[in-house]
Amino acid sequence: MPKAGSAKPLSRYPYSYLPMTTEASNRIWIYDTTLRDGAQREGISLSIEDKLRIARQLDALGIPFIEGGWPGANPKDVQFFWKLQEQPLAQAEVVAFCSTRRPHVKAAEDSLIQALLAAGTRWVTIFGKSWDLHVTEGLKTSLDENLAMIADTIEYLRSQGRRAIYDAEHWFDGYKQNPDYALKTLQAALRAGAEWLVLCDTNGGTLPQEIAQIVRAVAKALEREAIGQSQIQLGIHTHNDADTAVANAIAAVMEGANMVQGTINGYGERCGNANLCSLIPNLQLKLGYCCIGEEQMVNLTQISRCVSEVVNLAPNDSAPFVGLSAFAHKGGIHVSAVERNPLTYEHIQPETVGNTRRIVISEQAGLSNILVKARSFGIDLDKQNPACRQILERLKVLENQGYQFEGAEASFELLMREALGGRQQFFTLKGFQVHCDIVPCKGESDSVPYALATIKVSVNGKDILEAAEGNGPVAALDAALRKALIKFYPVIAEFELTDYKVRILDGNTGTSAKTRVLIESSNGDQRWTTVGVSTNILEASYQAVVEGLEYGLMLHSAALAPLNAARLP
Ligand SMILES: CC(=O)SCCNC(=O)CCNC(=O)[C@H](O)C(C)(C)COP(=O)(O)OP(=O)(O)OC[C@H]1O[C@@H](n2cnc3c(N)ncnc32)[C@H](O)[C@@H]1OP(=O)(O)O
Ligand SMILES: CC(=O)C(=O)O
Repeated sequence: MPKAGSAKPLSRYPYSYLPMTTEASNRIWIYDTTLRDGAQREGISLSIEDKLRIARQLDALGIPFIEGGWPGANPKDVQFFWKLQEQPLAQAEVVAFCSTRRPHVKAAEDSLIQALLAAGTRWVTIFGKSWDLHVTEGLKTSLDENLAMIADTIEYLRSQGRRAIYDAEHWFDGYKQNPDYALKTLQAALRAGAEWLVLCDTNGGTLPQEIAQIVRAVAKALEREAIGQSQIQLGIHTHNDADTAVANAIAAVMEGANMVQGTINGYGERCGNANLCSLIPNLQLKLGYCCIGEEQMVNLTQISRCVSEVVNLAPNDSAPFVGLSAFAHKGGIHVSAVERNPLTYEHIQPETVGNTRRIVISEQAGLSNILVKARSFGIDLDKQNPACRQILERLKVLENQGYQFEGAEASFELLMREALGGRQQFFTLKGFQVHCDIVPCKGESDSVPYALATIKVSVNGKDILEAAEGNGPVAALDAALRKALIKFYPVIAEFELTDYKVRILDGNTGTSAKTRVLIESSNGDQRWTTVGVSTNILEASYQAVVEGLEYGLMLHSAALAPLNAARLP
């Protein structure tokens, strides 16, 4: 077992990462269980193709053990292992998972154990009961029979040429209730030939100091077993019910555990498992353990997002290390300091894990936010330019009225260009009307919404009047405006309204409440978001639709060519 971590030097973080050493004693074996425990999260259902895609991503990340599923539990998990036999992974060991044999059944005759063998993996993980309560209440068997189930299962799998990892389910709760019995279960697994004893906080309620204390006690208690054995290897498997899964896993590693089980993005049953996207960089960058190749760490953010795409769950923007907001700076004080030295408000360099720094625009902004945004829009602006403060003040006034530019950067860019005199006027609104009807469907309880919009705009001094229908007022208005403009700007045909979000801002004022509309548009290559606010939802939608079209036209024309504010009036 690696030495307990109390001797680790204090990290000089954030000034330098603790150097990662690749000595064997510093190696942490990462064991990913996204495809098994991760798939136990409510809302996740993976096809075989999904599982294969995730497995290949994990393989590319350099994860050494990938738990692929429980063969025999469902047909998909069986086929997944067979598919991988046809096209093996590049470096990872794929592991098949199963329980111990059932009570009073020979391991060789247990159908689940047979399915486990049929998966054809070199490594298998067996979970067994550590807590006496689970033996008597869950398995409804005797404490001795449970010890025999653990030992027989592992011995049988070893006899079939498999290498075994033993997951001690409910280890921490079991140890607290009956340490002597709990230790006997580990001894049974070890003597039967398990190469790793993984201590599981199955119910996820243990806190870090208890984890540390118990892992230390286990290591000491098993010292005697080590005589004649090369090394006893402990692992840790934590759940996040107390929101301490990552801290608990780190505590166990600091006490000498050298295998960490977890999942990408922390997916897992109930509140999830230890999040490998946090654990890996914490262990490697801050504590100097070696988990994956240094060159692979930069893929972490992309893999986190790819996995969330495959499992069809929105990525968690505030996820540490890999979330969209993990290095997003909003407060003016933060942005000003980060611009001078990123160490002031960043615990690691975002690029180390493949993430990026972002500067957010809002009423919490200062001049520094404006300057950084201007730079990202290709506008050369400096703090001395009076327009800079005017833009900031206008931003704060509009946000106070209900606008939100954080999620509508295209509208903010238009605002900035207008303040600098560089906003192109593509058309002028002369007026619009929208007429809505609800048409009952003959013989059916449903009715069909219908809307007709008429709009008058002026383009290059020429008035255009157009009308269009839609299944709602915003769709009709958008269609009428496009119809009026398309002769002048044919590129509009490529623009699409891809998302429409409405938020009532002061709900307690009833129907006179203000409405904020965010519209996402696309030209097939790029996406941009614009905002409108009004007490009239149509007016708010119109503002957002118009700015969406205007921004698209600006992208298309040369209007976005670098703008030098110094040369503007
Ligand atoms: C902590 C964990 O995450 S462990 C993994 C949990 N994951 C899953 O359960 C997902 C996959 N599970 C399944 O598909 C099914 O539950 C199966 C195929 C495993 C079993 O299905 P069934 O035979 O219908 O049993 P059921 O699910 O109702 O109950 C579980 C059985 O496993 C037994 N069992 C539980 N743990 C163990 C163990 N470590 N060793 C042996 N048997 C066990 C239970 O006592 C119960 O036995 P019983 O049917 O004789 O009462
Ligand atoms: C084995 C496992 O998944 C657990 O105990 O949580």
